Amino acid sequence: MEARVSQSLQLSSWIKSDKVVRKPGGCLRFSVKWNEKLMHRTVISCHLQPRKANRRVALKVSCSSHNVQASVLESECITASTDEIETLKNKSEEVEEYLDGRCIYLVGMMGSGKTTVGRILAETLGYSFFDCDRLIEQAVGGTTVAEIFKLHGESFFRDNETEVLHKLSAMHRLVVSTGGGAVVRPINWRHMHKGISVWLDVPLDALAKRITAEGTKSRPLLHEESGDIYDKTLKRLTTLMETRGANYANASARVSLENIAVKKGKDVCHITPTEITLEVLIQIENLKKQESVVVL
Ligand SMILES: Nc1ncnc2c1ncn2[C@@H]1O[C@H](COP(=O)(O)OP(=O)(O)OP(=O)(O)O)[C@@H](O)[C@H]1O
Ligand SMILES: O=C(O)C1=C[C@@H](O)[C@@H](O)[C@H](O)C1
Repeated sequence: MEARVSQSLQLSSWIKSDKVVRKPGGCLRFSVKWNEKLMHRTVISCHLQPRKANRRVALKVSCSSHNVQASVLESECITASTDEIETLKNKSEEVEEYLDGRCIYLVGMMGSGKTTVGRILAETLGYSFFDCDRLIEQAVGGTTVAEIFKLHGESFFRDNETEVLHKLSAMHRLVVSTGGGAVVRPINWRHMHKGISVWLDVPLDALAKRITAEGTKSRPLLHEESGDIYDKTLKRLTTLMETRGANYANASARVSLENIAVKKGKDVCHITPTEITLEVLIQIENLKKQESVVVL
């Protein structure tokens, strides 16, 4: 069974060409040609729609595709001020040369915002966005992560996760949202270190609040717990963090929400995805500075 599902991971031949078109009015559209045999094609459009009255814009990141199960279709709308968008764009230009097309892997605990931040980051850099969990679900025939754990077990899921990361690591100009446990296997780091990895470090109580608000059903490592959902989630996250903290610290850079909160004089729970995305770019810029000091 494992071999059969692994064979269905045709990721190496996914992207035959990658065309990015910047449209007037801030609309960014790029098309990715998939494996020709599977006749898959994905078109991702990112719209910056100005709302002049309150100087906020809807940063709409939507994905659509043909012949792909509905479960992999996603769309999200995030608002940011025009100043924030400008700052993001400027910072992304400053790190563009340093990045040199390398992929960015976002790592962090479940619910840490890898998908939310990843989409904004990809749009800002003109990169494509991929979510590992969604790719695994797609490869295993459109079933959910929770179902994969239930039907095949965690190690089967982990093998497919490694396979997905291996294939993605051969590509360029991607922002990848990794699964919360991808950091545990050393082989996954060999793949991720081909690009730049960024750890989104979110205090566990803030994570537990987010996850409790969303529900834990889709998260197989959490939903076996019963009782008060916030307390149980926090307890489970604490145990996971004890075993994984050192693994997350393998990332090339760390974005600490506690540090952003101190810098902004805000509560951790009020730091926006746009602010976190900017901090990701700042931390990448710091890597560039550190490397230039070493060269001197
Ligand atoms: N800065 C933020 N402030 C508040 N809520 C947030 C923030 N970023 C993300 N969220 C919310 O937290 C939840 C988890 O976010 P997201 O799916 O991006 O995390 P993730 O790291 O990709 O999770 P997983 O690894 O489980 O897929 C979502 O409901 C999202 O809307
Ligand atoms: O933290 C984890 O181990 C996981 C996180 C999710 O992203 C999924 O990859 C899966 O539920 C396992």
